[in-house]
This record gives sequence, C-alpha cells and structure tokens, in this order.
Amino acid sequence: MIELTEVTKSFGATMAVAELTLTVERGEIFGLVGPDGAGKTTAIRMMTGVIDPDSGTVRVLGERNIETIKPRLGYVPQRFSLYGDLTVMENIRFIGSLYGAERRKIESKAEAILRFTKLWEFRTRLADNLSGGMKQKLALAAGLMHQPELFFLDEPTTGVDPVSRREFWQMLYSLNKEGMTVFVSTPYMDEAELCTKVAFMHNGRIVSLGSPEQLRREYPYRLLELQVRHKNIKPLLAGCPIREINSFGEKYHLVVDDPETAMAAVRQALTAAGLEVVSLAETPPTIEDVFVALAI
Ligand SMILES: Nc1ncnc2c1ncn2[C@@H]1O[C@H](COP(=O)(O)OP(=O)(O)OP(=O)(O)O)[C@@H](O)[C@H]1O
Repeated sequence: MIELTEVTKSFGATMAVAELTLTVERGEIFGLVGPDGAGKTTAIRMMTGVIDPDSGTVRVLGERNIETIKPRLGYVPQRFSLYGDLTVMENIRFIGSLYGAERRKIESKAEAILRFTKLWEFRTRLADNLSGGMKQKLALAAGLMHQPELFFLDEPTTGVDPVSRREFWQMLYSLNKEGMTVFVSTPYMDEAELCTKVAFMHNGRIVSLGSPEQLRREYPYRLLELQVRHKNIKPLLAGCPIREINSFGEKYHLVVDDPETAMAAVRQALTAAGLEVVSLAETPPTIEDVFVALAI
C-alpha cells in the first residue's frame, strides 16, 4: 500500500526526514510514533502528495504520481480546519459536495458517518462550539465522506481527553476491520500499543520498526519496577549499577543489565537512606520503555 525508499526532506539546514524506508501492507494500522519535531508531519505530507521529497521514492497504492490516486486517499491533517460558523451537518455536507456526490447520497452517507462518529445528536451545533475531542471526530467524519482505502491521520488525538482518545481509537479499529488501511501519527506512546505495526521516529529517522510485540522482544536491557514513597530517588541510587531511571506514574522503571545485582544494590541504598521499598521486581518492558531506550 505504501512503499518509501530512502526518502529525505530538508527545510534549509533542518533535515526533517532522513533516509526514511518503510512498507505498509494492506489492512494494517500503521503508527508513526515520535515526539514533536520528529518528522512525522513531513513524512505524511510526502505520502499524501502535499510536498515532494528531495530524494528517495514514495510509492502509494502502487503509484509514484500521488495526484492520480488522491481520490482513494483520506487525509486528516494535524490542524484540520473546519468551518467554525457552519454546523456539524453543514460541514459534512460541504465536504461531501466537494467530492461531487449527488445530494441524496450525501445526506444518507452523512447520517451514517455522523452516527458512526457519535456526532449525530450534535449535527446542528456550530463546529466552533464543539469540544476538542468532538472536533477531531468531525475531522475524521469529514475524511470518511469519500470512503478512502487508505486513511492518513496526523496526530488525530493530540490534546484530546483520554475518554475521547479511546473512542477515537475504537472507530479506527472498526474502520480497519471493514478493510481500511490506516496510517496514523501520534506523540502518545501508549497508542503505539494499539497499532499492528509501529515505526518510532526521532530526529527525522526511524529508530525502530515492527509490531509492538516484536519491539518489546527486541528490548536490549532488563527492567526493574520499583515502588517507593519518595519523590527524588535518583541521587540516592547514584552508586547503583543502573543505566537509567524513568518514572511511570507512582512507580519507577530502572533500566539495568543485571537484575540480581542491581536489585541488591537498590535495596541496600534505599534502606541506608531510611526508605521502605514497597515493591521491587523485574518487569517486562512496555512499548514506552522501548521507546525511551531508543530515544536516549
Ligand atoms: N515548512 C517547514 N519549514 C521549515 N521547517 C520545517 C517545515 N516543516 C517542518 N519543519 C521542521 O522539520 C522538523 C520536523 O517537523 P515535523 O512537523 O515533520 O515534525 P512532527 O514529528 O510532525 O512534529 P509536530 O508534532 O511538532 O508537528 C522540525 O524541526 C520542523 O521545525
């Protein structure tokens, strides 16, 4: 469905995307995951034909000339602008008319899509008066009006509350089940877990690519999960054989090479500091641990 080979794009001195090579198969939910400025938007813009690469090849739906397959693509850009002074229904109708469908068809499709995105009951509300999550759903709904085979979504859940994020992902799943291939970018590492394949991007480069399970398996270190009631444990563990300490909510993840030795050293250091170790045990890496290790 998508084939990128050594795709590079610079803006002045900034190399936004560097030698990007990846393949997306039909039926996938492919996640491009990375922090702000990683190059995700630039990559998506090249795949959707908005900008051209400086070098390398971009092939989408078997075509190098993306103009010719645009009607088969859906694209929800990061800052999708709807008409704030039009209602939800009017926005959708307008988008539908852009694709030249006849009025009666637009009406029935709009209803089906607004019901699917749970916006039907808000159809008379002005887009400006929607919550952030609902605006994103409206952007999704707009992108669905012409039934794309391949749907690009650039950070569709950024700034959206957790409940709406979950609902949004449920929608992506059901669209995918019906046969739509999804290419989605996100800065949220927990969303990587929801994709069939993930590419981690950092400074314009893919640092890792695979299914979430594969990526977890390839994690090069061992991990300890520590629970202790203290806010700043880093100085206390300075002398322990630990590569990195990352806090995960109430817990810490300690990146180590040898769990047994590290565990003994941590216990000793914390006890010496008069702290009670609530729990300390080896734990399998989450996709977030994998990413943090790669981004160091
Ligand atoms: N049109 C442009 N002109 C100049 N620099 C750009 C342009 N577009 C992107 N960049 C730069 O390229 C780099 C990658 O940006 P890009 O928007 O692709 O990243 P991103 O991963 O989508 O992050 P964000 O979520 O912040 O958009 C950044 O350093 C950005 O400042």
